[in-house]
Amino acid sequence: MNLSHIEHIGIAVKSLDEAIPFWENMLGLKCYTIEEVKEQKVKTAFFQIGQSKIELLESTDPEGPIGKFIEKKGEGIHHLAIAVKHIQQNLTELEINGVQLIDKTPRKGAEGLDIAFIHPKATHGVLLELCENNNL
Ligand SMILES: C[C@H](C(=O)O)C(=O)SCCNC(=O)CCNC(=O)[C@H](O)C(C)(C)COP(=O)(O)OP(=O)(O)OC[C@H]1O[C@@H](n2cnc3c(N)ncnc32)[C@H](O)[C@@H]1OP(=O)(O)O
Ligand SMILES: [Co+2]
Repeated sequence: MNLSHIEHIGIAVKSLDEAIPFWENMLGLKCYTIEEVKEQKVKTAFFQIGQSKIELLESTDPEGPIGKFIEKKGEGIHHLAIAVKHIQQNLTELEINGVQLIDKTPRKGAEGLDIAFIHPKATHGVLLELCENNNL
């Protein structure tokens, strides 16, 4: 596995409009992009913080993963994303080692990154997202 750094922390929020002011006005961060990712039924807002990012996620569909998460657990940390090189190699290695994958092949995530999720059951309770960044 070639993990590079924490790409972002995904935080589920009911409303980006309500959550963004806290991160900007109280913490002094700057939301540099808002992007809808239709396949994931989310609208995302990103803030750079050092080498990592904060990703706020608002559901665009009650049946989507974020809608379901908030319904069950409320707002809060949803996933941890790690930047990797050669995402498919990493997924194949994990699968060979019997790790339960949500995505056996990557999907398109925000900012044009190839992403794949590892099931929380395999990670002792953390939804893990791999994000490919071959510029590492
Ligand atoms: C685009 C952007 C990007 O970065 O590019 C994104 O991040 S998109 C981010 C949004 N997209 C995603 O999250 C896609 C991947 N997520 C999924 O496929 C699904 O949400 C899932 C498989 C994690 C959970 O599916 P589900 O809601 O139908 O299943 P359940 O609700 O029954 O949950 C099954 C078990 O996983 C646990 N569980 C569910 N969600 C989480 C979570 N976020 N973190 C930790 N544990 C979790 C539940 O507590 C339950 O445990 P127990 O059985 O013990 O109660
Ligand atoms: Co994410």
